[in-house]
Amino acid sequence: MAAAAAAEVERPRILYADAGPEPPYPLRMEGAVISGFGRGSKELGIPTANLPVDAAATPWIESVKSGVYFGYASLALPPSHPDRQHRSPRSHRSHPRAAVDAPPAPLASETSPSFSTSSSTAATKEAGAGEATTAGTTTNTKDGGEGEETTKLQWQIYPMVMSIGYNPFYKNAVRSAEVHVLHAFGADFYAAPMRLLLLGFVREERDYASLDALVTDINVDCDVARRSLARPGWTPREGTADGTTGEFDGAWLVRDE
Ligand SMILES: Cc1cc2nc3c(=O)[nH]c(=O)nc-3n(C[C@H](O)[C@H](O)[C@H](O)COP(=O)(O)O)c2cc1C
Ligand SMILES: Nc1ncnc2c1ncn2[C@@H]1O[C@H](COP(=O)(O)OP(=O)(O)O)[C@@H](O)[C@H]1O
Repeated sequence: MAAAAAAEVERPRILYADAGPEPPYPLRMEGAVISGFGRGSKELGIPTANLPVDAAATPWIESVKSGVYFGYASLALPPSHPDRQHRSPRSHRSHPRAAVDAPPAPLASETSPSFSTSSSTAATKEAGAGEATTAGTTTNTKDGGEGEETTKLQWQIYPMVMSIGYNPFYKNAVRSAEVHVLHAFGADFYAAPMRLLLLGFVREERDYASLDALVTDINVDCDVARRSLARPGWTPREGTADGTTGEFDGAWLVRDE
């Protein structure tokens, strides 16, 4: 067991060339966050936000191999969420490149009129009466001053690592897509609209002799994702929630719609 654990932590920590993602990546997926299997992964320090595995919405998911992937998650958190960033709508027109000391990320979306996507509709349905009309949206005037009010999604980009598959350790009968966002959130975000850009494959899913071995391997996956995504060619121009910007085109993550 000790030898197996040591072998796991010796895995390469940076994957792919520095230049950026290579075909067939990026792969896109979006939807509203749903509940998983309720195994208490939070207690393990590895909560995973699930999206439905739906071939109609995500045609590539049926043929993609099961395993661990890394990339970015974009979340439209409700205004009440503690990690929702609040900024002036006028303050985020430019996207400085590779500015290590840049201020927190710009607002991603300014003009989306409402929950118009299927994922947003699902989010609204799941959010319950109190949250339904506000989850992931904010109200602002069009020019940041007085005038007509609009409701919009505000997207925040985070690095992520995810599993697509049957979780052989648990022998699931159903294929799941589970995202561990590389950020310490102050609250859950069930029902929030989430977009995923998968940028690379990390490893195949495995069975393990113990829960500890599974957790050790997932922590290595997190390290691999963090380090691989930290390069400028892998960091979105649009900026991550911690304010880092790079050269990768992440426009889809924050587009209006
Ligand atoms: C990055 C990552 C890698 C994972 N790798 C495996 C794996 O190799 N084998 C496995 O059985 N489950 C793997 N899982 C899935 C976990 O077992 C799963 O998150 C756990 O069953 C909790 O599920 P729940 O949050 O839906 O309850 C992985 C999860 C993540 C986030
Ligand atoms: N860093 C994070 N990454 C993913 N989900 C998180 C994170 N922090 C909090 N969460 C919340 O935790 C939920 C998942 O919790 P978890 O214990 O894995 O239960 P389940 O998989 O049964 O829904 C997510 O849907 C999300 O709302």
